Parts: sequence; structure tokens; C-alpha cells
Amino acid sequence: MSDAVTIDAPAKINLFLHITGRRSNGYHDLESLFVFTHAGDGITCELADTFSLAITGPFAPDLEGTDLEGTAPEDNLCLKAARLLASRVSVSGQGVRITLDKKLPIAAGIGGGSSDAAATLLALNSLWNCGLSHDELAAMSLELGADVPACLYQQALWVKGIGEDVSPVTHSLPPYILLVNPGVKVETPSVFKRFQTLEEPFVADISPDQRSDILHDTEHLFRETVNSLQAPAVSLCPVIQDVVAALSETAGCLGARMSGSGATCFALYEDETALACAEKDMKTKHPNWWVYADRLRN
Ligand SMILES: C[C@@](CO)(OP(=O)(O)O)[C@H](O)COP(=O)(O)OP(=O)(O)OC[C@H]1O[C@@H](n2ccc(N)nc2=O)[C@H](O)[C@@H]1O
Ligand SMILES: Nc1ncnc2c1ncn2[C@@H]1O[C@H](COP(=O)(O)OP(=O)(O)O)[C@@H](O)[C@H]1O
Repeated sequence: MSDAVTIDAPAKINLFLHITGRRSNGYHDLESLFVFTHAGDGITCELADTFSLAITGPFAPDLEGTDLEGTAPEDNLCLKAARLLASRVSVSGQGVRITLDKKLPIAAGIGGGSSDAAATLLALNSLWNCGLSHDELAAMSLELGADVPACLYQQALWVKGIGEDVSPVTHSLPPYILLVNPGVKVETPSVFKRFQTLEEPFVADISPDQRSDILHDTEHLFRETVNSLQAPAVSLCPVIQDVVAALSETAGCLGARMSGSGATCFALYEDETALACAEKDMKTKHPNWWVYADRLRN
């Protein structure tokens, strides 16, 4: 039996995000196309007697409560995920030392925390030999956050409900993606609240025919869908509009918009050369923005 497991926690991008309704508990129903990058954060889980989390990487200092040595507080989603799994399976006396390599910005609309939690569950399911299925992990993971079930799949998904209703999909959208974050944290609850205050409209469900067009036609994707949270996020953080405009102007950009509740925005490209030029262009013009180029997982 191995005593350490390392696993990627990729960025999650909402290629579109429709808010379709609101539940009595305040959560919103949504319809969204989730895709994942190849790289992102990294999680290593090692067998240990107690539970601990050390955070390394460029965004470690941005995680509130993490001390100068990189020791994280109990409410970090990696530790919450580990304790949740331990409470559901019989691993008496078993702990874990987790190391999180934090390369994705925090509170950025690309599911960093959710993807870290999901990767921790995947790593521990293997390390502790729990033998739980994906569906069993997904069902227990919803209490960690609405995005966590989807992040367990690390592949393109059509997502409904509050995030728990996930269907793997194939698509033929452009594979190259540029992510840009202006360096402003945007808290998800504030954006949903602003969505309500602005009385933004709910979007109708997408029909099966439309779904197929969205998955296979980039123009259709950007013309027929929106991110319902983009206007509310821009009203809280106007620089997001500048990021979308700057991405839209890069050569070869096939469409650009905000992901999740922001502030990270993305643009899609058909070829690798266009992606590399756009990355260089954005880094030159906006040296203080976080710029990250990658390829989508299928
Ligand atoms: C908006 C999305 C889109 O993928 O992504 P991010 O911007 O967080 O990456 C997600 O729905 C975020 O999922 P996640 O970040 O896991 O949300 P949670 O921790 O469960 O909820 C944070 C808060 O967001 C609001 N919330 C979240 C999900 C949802 N379907 N309806 C909501 O109203 C609630 O106010 C909740 O208290
Ligand atoms: N491992 C983690 N990585 C990132 N954020 C975390 C983590 N654990 C807890 N959080 C908290 O979760 C919140 C959402 O962060 P994140 O998942 O990065 O953003 P978003 O929900 O916008 O995609 C932040 O307020 C952050 O403090």
C-alpha cells in the first residue's frame, strides 16, 4: 500500500452560467457548462496519525488564517473534506498530512477551494482504501460546497440544480484557454446577493437541441448564453469589464467572459500560437494581472 498520493486540483471554468431560479433556503438553481484545465493546484496526502495541512505556492499567503509557515486553519476546505470522509468511513486512528500547492488565486470564480476539496476526497479515497464510488463521494461532498461534486469529475460537465446534478458531456469547443484575474478577491455570496438586489432575470432552461449547438458551436455558445453573475460582479468590481474587453481584443480570441462569480475571466482560442501570443500580450499590457494559459480537459 502506498503511503502518499498526489493529485491535481485543476481550475473549474463556467463557459456559461444561467441562474434559473431561487430556492426557499436562499440557494439558486443554475444551468452551466463546466470545463477544467489540465493544471491548477496540487494536493499531496500522506498517511499520518493526526490531521494537518501545509500550504505552499504563490497564493498560499492569500488564504486567510494561514500563518507564515504555511500552516492552515481548520476551516480550510481540504481539512474539512478529510474530516468529512473520515467521519463517513471506518479509518479509526488514521490521519493525514496534506500539502496544498496553491497556484490558483483565491475567491476567483474558478473553484480553487472546491477543486482542492474534491482532489482531497479523491486522494484519500485511494490512500485510505475507502473504495467509495464517484457517486458516493459526490453525494457526501455537496455539504462542503455546491461546486465540489462537479469538481470530483475533472471533465466537461453539464450542471444543474445548485451544482449537484452533473452530467458528463463531450464537446468540440476550442481547446485553448487563457485565464486572467485582475487581483481582486470576489466573494461568491456577495455576488449572488447583488444578483438579487439588481433584480436580474432568471434564464429559461435550455432545450436538448440548443444544448447540442452550445456544445459544438463556439459562436452559438457566446451568442445564446450568458453568465448571469457577470453584471452583478461588474457592479461590485468594475475592473472585470476591463478584463473581458482586454481579452476580447487579443488576436484569435473566439469569445471572452467571466467565470463563476468572478473575478477571473477567460478567452478561448483554436490554436496554440494564438494562445501564446495572447498570453504574452496580456502579460505585457497588464503586468499586475494574473495570466494563465492552459488546454482544456475533455
Ligand atoms: C458560482 C459558482 C458557479 O460554479 O462558482 P464560484 O464562483 O464559487 O467558483 C458556484 O455555484 C458556487 O459554488 P460554491 O463556491 O461551492 O458555493 P457554496 O460555498 O456552496 O455557497 C456559497 C454561497 O453562494 C450562494 N450560492 C451558491 C451556489 C448556488 N447554487 N446558489 C447560491 O446562492 C449562497 O449564498 C451560498 O451561501
Ligand atoms: N483550499 C482552499 N482554497 C481556496 N479557498 C479556500 C480554501 N479553503 C477555504 N477557502 C475559502 O473559500 C472561499 C472561496 O474560495 P475559492 O474556492 O478559491 O473561490 P470561488 O468560490 O470564487 O471559486 C474563500 O473565501 C476562501 O477563503
